[in-house]
Parts: sequence; C-alpha cells; structure tokens
Amino acid sequence: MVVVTNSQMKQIEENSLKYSMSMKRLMENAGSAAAMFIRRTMEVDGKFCTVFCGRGNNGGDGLVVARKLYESGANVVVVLTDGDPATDQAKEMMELIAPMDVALVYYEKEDPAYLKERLEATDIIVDAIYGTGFHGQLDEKHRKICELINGTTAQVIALDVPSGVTCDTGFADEYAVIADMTIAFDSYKPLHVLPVSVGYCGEIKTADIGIPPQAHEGIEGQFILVDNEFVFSRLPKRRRDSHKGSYGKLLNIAGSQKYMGAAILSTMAAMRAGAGYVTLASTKEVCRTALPSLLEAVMLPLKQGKEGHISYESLPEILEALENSTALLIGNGLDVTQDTCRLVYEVLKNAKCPVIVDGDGINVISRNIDILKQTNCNIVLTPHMKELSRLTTLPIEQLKQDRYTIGANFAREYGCTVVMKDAYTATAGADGRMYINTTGNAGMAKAGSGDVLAGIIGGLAAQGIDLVTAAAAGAYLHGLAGNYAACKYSQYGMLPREIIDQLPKVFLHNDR
Ligand SMILES: NC(=O)C1=CN([C@@H]2O[C@H](COP(=O)(O)OP(=O)(O)OC[C@H]3O[C@@H](n4cnc5c(N)ncnc54)[C@H](OP(=O)(O)O)[C@@H]3O)[C@@H](O)[C@H]2O)[C@H](O)CC1
Ligand SMILES: [K+]
Repeated sequence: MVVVTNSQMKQIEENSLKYSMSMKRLMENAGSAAAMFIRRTMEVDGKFCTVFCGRGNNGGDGLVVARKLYESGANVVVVLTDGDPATDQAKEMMELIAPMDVALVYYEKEDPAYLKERLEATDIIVDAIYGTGFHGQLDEKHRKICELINGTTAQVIALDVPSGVTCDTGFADEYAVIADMTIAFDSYKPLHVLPVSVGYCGEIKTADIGIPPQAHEGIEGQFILVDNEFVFSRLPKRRRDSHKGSYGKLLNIAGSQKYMGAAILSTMAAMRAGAGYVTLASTKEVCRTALPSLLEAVMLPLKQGKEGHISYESLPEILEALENSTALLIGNGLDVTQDTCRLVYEVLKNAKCPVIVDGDGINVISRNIDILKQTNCNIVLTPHMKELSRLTTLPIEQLKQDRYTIGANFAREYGCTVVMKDAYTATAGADGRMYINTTGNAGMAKAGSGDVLAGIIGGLAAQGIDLVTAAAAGAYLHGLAGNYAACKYSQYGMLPREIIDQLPKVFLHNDR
C-alpha cells in the first residue's frame, strides 16, 4: 500500500498542475467524491447535515460537500469555525454556495444553544475543519467544537483527516474528532495507517480526485504496513536438499551473573526462528546454567570479570568465533561495566557480518554514539523508548510526538536500522522508510520480551535475510506469537518464554 506524507502529497498536487489540472478543479473533485461516498453509505435526501469548515483548503472541500449534499436534498448548515475562507479556491467555493438555501453561520457569532439543538437534530456531520495542514494542538475554541461533534449520535464523516490529528505522525490532540468514516483524498497518508491514529478514522475510503497517474511518478512510499504478505513473501521456504550450514551461524554475546535469563531467552528465540547454528558466548557460569535449557546451542564459555560479566580478556576468543558467523547478536543481559563497554566497542569495530545490538549493548553505544560511524557492518539497534531517548538524547515526550521523523533521521545519520520498540513497534530503515508493526498485545509488556525479539531478528539475519526485513519481520512474528501466547495463557499470565513456544505455530500457519 502506498502511503504518502504531507509534503509528498503537496508535490503530487503540484505535479498535477503540470497536466492541466487546477487547484479549484481538485477541490471540486475532492468535495464531489466525498459527497458521493456519503450518498452511497447513507440516505441524504431530507436529512439534517452540519458541515464544519475551517479556513484552509480542507474547509474549501467542506463547502463543496455542503453544496453537493444540498443538491441531493439535504437540509444543510455550514458552520465556519475560523471565519471566512482564507485560500483562493476556498473563497471561490464560498461564492458558489452563497446563493443557495444553505445556512452559513460563524461559530463565534452563533448562539451556543442553537448550535447544540441543531447538532442534536443532525444526522450527518462533515468534519472539514483541518486536513493535512494541521499541526500542534487544537486551540480551546476548536477543542469545544470537536467535543460537540464527538458528543453527538450523528454519523461523522472526516474529509481527508479527522480534525486534530497530525498527518505525518498520527499524533492526535486529546479532543480530536473521532470519525465514523474518513475519506482520504487521492492517497493514504501516514495517519491512515499509523496505529496511534487509525482509531480516529473509522472506516477509511480513498477518493480519486482526478490527479493524473503521472503526477505520482517518482514519489516513493515511506511508510510500509507490515502484514502477513510482507513477511511471508520474504521468508523463503526451507529447501528439501538443505543442511544446517544453509541456515547460518549466529553468535550471541549475552548474559552476566545478574541477567542469565536474557542469554537463554535470546538464544532460544534465535533457534526457534530457524537459524542453523546458534552459539552462546557468555561467562562460564551462565553457559553452565543455561545448558539444560539450550541443548541445541553451541556454548562458548568465557572468563568472568569481577562484577559477574564477560571479561574483556575474552576478546580474542570472541573475535575468533565472529570470523565464521553469519550474524552477531550482542547486548542481551551483558550489564554495563568498563569491561563490557570496551568489549562491545572492539567487537563492533571488528564485525563484518550483520549485527543486532540490544539491551545493554544499546546502553553502551549511547555513551559513545560515534562508534556507529566506525564500523564496517550493517547494524540493527532495538531500543525501547527509554533507550531511544538515551541514543538520541531527546526526552521521551518529544519522541512520543514524533518518533517516526526522529527515528528515520537517526537511522539515516548513522546508517543503521532502528527497531523502535513500543506498543506499536516501528522499524526505521537507513533509507528513511518506516515499517509499521501492528501485531502484539499488552501481555508482552514484561521483562524478557525484548530478549525474545532480539533473538528472533538475530536468527533471521543469520539465515541471510536482509537486515531491514529481518527486523520488520521479526517484530511482526514476535507480536503474532505473543498474540497466540495471550490466547493460551492470558495477557496477565503469559510469559516471554511462551512467545518463543508459540513461534512454531506462526510458521506452521504460514506453511514454513
Ligand atoms: N492535496 C491535494 O491534492 C488536495 C488537498 N485538498 C485539501 O486541502 C487540505 C489541506 O489544506 P491546507 O490549506 O494546506 O490545510 P488545512 O485546511 O488542513 O488547514 C490549514 C489551516 O489551519 C491552520 N492550522 C493548522 N494547525 C493549526 C492549529 N493547531 N491551530 C490553529 N490553526 C491551525 C493553518 O495555519 P498555519 O499557521 O499552519 O498557516 C492553516 O491556516 C487537504 O487535507 C485536503 O482536504 C484539496 O482541496 C484537494 C486537493
Ligand atoms: K477534516
């Protein structure tokens, strides 16, 4: 599905002007298409419609819808929420509607009691206050208006964007319009697919507004919704004539006296994700303890430092093992000590295979971010919000509002893939693309889930699956297996290890 950003949409609109299209025509087409969708979905003749129009082009589209619904027999009132239209084409639409028997009221000048009464009698509300031009938060006046809209029983149809939702981030003001239907003009925009905003849209329809196909040339979608088709079209079936060497060797440098479970979970998950060999490189104590749970893994027992972590003296053994590995996973439960910092830096500088850095590996990198520029390998980082905040040195509040832009910029600047773990994990590729994951549930919000995800990504990468795909597909598989685990053990009761147990079911259901 092609999803275009606000600026890409503007570019498409500009391109279309080169093919003898005009802004006025586009607005007329947008409003007409929206009115047609409304007519197709509900009875309009004789119904009460209230159209809320802002001062921008979204409001102009609303004026066209108002005219078309009036022509279809509706009793129409237009409420101008911000005074007269401000753009040329919206002004023209105002002139066209003026002679009609459509009441035009200015929100500020109207008696609130009349408006309340009118809304109680309204069957259809058209939200044309803000479209793609909205940014920031709703002001007090518009919050009141949106509250009125959301408080009615009328069908609410949003034009392009439910007002109060920001196009590219999906960030919604707490009073944003909650629509029953959103009519996206020409293309899906990020807010129509982003998990944070999709709930505000209701049913989403795309309307052809007459933009010629050539106007889309050269516009590449930046947001990709990861679904079953995306994942399983990229995970090959295993060949009957293959052997364990065909599925790669993952070196997993993980664990410490404090965090033994992280080493076990990540190793187990990598094996369940199909890797041919998985080697756990950890302290002797961790390896000995982990062995009964990891019968199929290869153990690389290393010297233990004073604080119970892998000693820096183990570096030569690790580098030797790295030589014949097809992927490296580093960081799960490593602990942050002087030794592990030096170890992570040296290993990253020497690695040539794809590398997945999780947990304490990320914390170590955050202390010396430039290390990412001194490597000769492809890297995936898998930070949760707090770790992303450390990596970018930005507050979590800011990340929550715009993690897509921030994550994409970070990925581009450091040439790596960033899996931003959250209720809805998003993976930023170094090429600026964003892969949105929708699987998963709140039962996965438990210590150890991240180790499982890192292991899955590592297991896929070891098999030669390109890193961005391994990361995006890994997040999807992890979430889906988590959903199966929640069905079996409940969100309260499920454990991260059960996500690993459910992974085979995900593969089985998809003939892998
Ligand atoms: N893309 C196309 O081909 C077509 C798009 N159409 C429609 O146009 C809108 C986009 O229209 P635009 O005029 O760019 O923007 P809006 O109508 O969404 O709103 C712009 C005005 O709102 C102000 N604004 C923004 N945020 C706030 C806020 N938080 N508080 C108060 N006011 C706000 C904004 O002010 P600025 O300060 O940013 O200048 C604008 O005045 C698109 O969604 C489609 O519906 C066409 O009609 C068809 C072709
Ligand atoms: K709108």
